[in-house]
Amino acid sequence: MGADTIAAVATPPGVGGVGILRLSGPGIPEMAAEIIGRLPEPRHATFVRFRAADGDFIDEGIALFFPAPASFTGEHVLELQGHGGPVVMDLLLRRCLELGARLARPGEFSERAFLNGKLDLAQAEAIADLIEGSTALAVRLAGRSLQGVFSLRINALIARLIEFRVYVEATLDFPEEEIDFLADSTVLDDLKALIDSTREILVEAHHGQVIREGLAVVIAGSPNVGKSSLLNRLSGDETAIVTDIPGTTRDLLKIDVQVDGLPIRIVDTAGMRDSHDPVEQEGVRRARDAVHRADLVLWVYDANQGPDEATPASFPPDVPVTRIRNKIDLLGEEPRMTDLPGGPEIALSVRDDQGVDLLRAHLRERAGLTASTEGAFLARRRHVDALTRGQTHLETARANLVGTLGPELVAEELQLAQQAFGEITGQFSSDDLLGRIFSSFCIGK
Ligand SMILES: Nc1nc2c(c(=O)[nH]1)N(C=O)[C@@H](CNc1ccc(C(=O)N[C@@H](CCC(=O)O)C(=O)O)cc1)CN2
Ligand SMILES: Nc1nc2c(ncn2[C@@H]2O[C@H](COP(=O)(O)OP(=O)(O)OP(=O)(O)O)[C@@H](O)[C@H]2O)c(=O)[nH]1
Ligand SMILES: [Mg+2]
Repeated sequence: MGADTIAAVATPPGVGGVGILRLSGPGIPEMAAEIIGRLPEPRHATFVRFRAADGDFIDEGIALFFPAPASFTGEHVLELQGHGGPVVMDLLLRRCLELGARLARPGEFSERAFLNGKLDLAQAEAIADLIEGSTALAVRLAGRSLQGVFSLRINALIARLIEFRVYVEATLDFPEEEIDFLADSTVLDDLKALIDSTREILVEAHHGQVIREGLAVVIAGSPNVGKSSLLNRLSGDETAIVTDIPGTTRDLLKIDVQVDGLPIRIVDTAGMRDSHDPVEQEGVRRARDAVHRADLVLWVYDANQGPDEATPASFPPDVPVTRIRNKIDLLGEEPRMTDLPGGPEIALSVRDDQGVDLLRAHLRERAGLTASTEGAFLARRRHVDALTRGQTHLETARANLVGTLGPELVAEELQLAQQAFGEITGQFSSDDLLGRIFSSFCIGK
């Protein structure tokens, strides 16, 4: 890293008013001397001519030089801002390659910024999320992450964890004081507080992930209860086939909708029942599979028939279930939302569009959107996974602390927890992980 100078067109491909070619690396002063005739004054937009090897005019434009280390990447950065034609940009790029620059890999500018300590990993990811954000809310929260809101929370958590580890490790070094350590109730309190803080960040990170990726909502239930009708109602389109024949839907039907800026991926599934038809059996198998991957299951039942509690009881315990009491028009009931022991229930009529607004509000709430988004940040599944792993290690540490296993195992779990949290900001990261993250960025970023 750092030895070679990389180049890429930073503006999108195609025709535009202005196109920017960006370079980063130590070869910039020599390259600038060749193309522009001199190195522009640092951080001053300078009007210049870009010239070919034989002195021919390629384009005129603005040159911008950021000397190392005060640049985006921490290395020398030079921008050649020319006219945004694909051929012009290509000529400029070729000129740089001719002078020894190398074509940048996707995300390589950001990767260098990370490796030079200009950004941590979560911030670098936030840049990509800012660029690719599909809603105004996602972009706003990506901006918060870019400014370090999420990283600060993680770093504060790690700092507390380190403090706690120092204490635990000290008792390892002075085993004769072990008894005191275990008897010390503030140790347990400290660890519990740490676990609570992790849980809080985890909940917020999960909200951030939902805003980035959308809430995965799976509509499930017995045949003919109105699942496909509900999908059509939420999408405002006749996407799914609706008939009064039970067993109409067999494939999973996935559509993306937005509810007040919240992206939601809705999956309609085959009605769950025992069947001898192999096609229907496969449909039911896929429906169960989808339920396992859901952020929220809408368990639909026919108000006329009452709920069949056995099926939702067989769902994974960590998947939240909201019961939908559909077809209340047949009983003349009013739409309402109730909190039942098994989870919330919404009574509605898809056919008459009564109470569907209650469901929309409920979806927003599940995504954390009714809470103020003040202080919220965007996050990725990777972050949520790391927090969950760290949380598990802290829980195991606590179990060992309460048990009789002694501080060695506690210390080890704490170290693993720290490692998991550190993966978020890139304090601990493998080349493999970095490669995966940065290669998904666009070229020139
Ligand atoms: N023309 C242009 N616009 C752009 C970028 C760019 O590279 N070029 N960016 C590229 O993503 C973004 C801006 N990001 C940047 C981040 C840091 C620095 C920079 O020079 N940092 C120095 C100095 C900081 C300061 O003066 O406060 C540093 O961190 O030391 C520049 C751009 C969006 N707009
Ligand atoms: N009265 C009344 N009928 C409804 C309502 N919602 C759906 N239906 C009817 O119920 C029948 C079944 O609807 P679907 O949406 O196909 O039901 P499903 O749950 O997708 O059925 P499968 O795909 O077979 O599992 C259709 O005749 C719908 O018109 C409602 O709110 N009230
Ligand atoms: Mg259906």
